[in-house]
Amino acid sequence: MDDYDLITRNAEEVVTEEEVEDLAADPEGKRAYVGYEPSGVLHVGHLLTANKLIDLQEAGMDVVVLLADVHAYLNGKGTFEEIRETAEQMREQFLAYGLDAEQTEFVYGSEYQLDEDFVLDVHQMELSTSLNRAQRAMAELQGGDTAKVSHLVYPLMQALDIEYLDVDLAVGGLDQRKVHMLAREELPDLDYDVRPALHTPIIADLTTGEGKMASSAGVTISMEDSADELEDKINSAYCPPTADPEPTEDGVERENPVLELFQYHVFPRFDAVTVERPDEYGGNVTYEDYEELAEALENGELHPADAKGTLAAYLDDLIAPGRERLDELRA
Ligand SMILES: N[C@@H](Cc1ccc(O)cc1)C(=O)O
Repeated sequence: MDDYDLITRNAEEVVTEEEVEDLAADPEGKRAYVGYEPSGVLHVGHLLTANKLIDLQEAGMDVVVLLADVHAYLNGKGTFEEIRETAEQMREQFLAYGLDAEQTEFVYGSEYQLDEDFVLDVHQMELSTSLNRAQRAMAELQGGDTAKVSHLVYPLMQALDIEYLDVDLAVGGLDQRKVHMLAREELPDLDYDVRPALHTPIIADLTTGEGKMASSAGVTISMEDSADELEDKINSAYCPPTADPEPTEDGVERENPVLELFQYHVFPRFDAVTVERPDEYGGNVTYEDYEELAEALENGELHPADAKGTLAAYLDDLIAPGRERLDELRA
């Protein structure tokens, strides 16, 4: 795989391809970042962007993880002290999950976002950004309650992070795209450069295949799950024998979340996936890549129940080090 393919694999959107091609021509030492509102325990959404960061490290890039304590505060996630405590736990889980300690810089937002130059830049951006524009940028990130003034400041600060962290690439889930678009529009007004962005997909709801797997509602997978819990959750997942399920009767799009988890979580981290089956059910079988596995499910060679059992076991492998670290921290 060449560097461009590695940098962009599994990305749902690349903004712009040309800019990322330039970056991929010489990725060594270039900086990429993801920001996270500290929330204690990592879940599947964090791990998906972390997988992308691991790809970028493999391509030679340096990675900045922003522990966005001020953003979490603006989004009503608790007192500043509470937020900072959960941020420390997150750092530990990311390292246990497989981010390279040498190539990862963890930065708290509060280390620079309260400095005069940053605050004045925020205010300058407030002057040039309409209320409507800021609100649209925030719409997908905020819980749906009435927007507060803090929710309008939030995306402006996120846009400025790209400049202040001096990164060459912004990474986030697809829900960050509006903020990244705002950054592309607004940063030049402050004489700052536009930087490219990569957006990872959002996994569908585990039990229905509809909408998004959310950390707040429905079933999610997190660093806290025991092997048994993982097995239960995956066993009850929606998994028709196709990568492209029919929409519901009401016309709601559906995905196959079991296949999505194989594609975005398992295959990026393992060279191959082995399904263990008794001989009477066809014996063990190894898939070298996601497409091979998806095809086997589609044509009936792989039963959804076997796919699920295998998925749960691989996810458990991925989660176990972070789960142990959490246990140690809490002991
Ligand atoms: N908006 C991100 C968090 C974030 C904050 C600041 C940033 O610079 C980047 C990301 C989220 O929804 O979790």
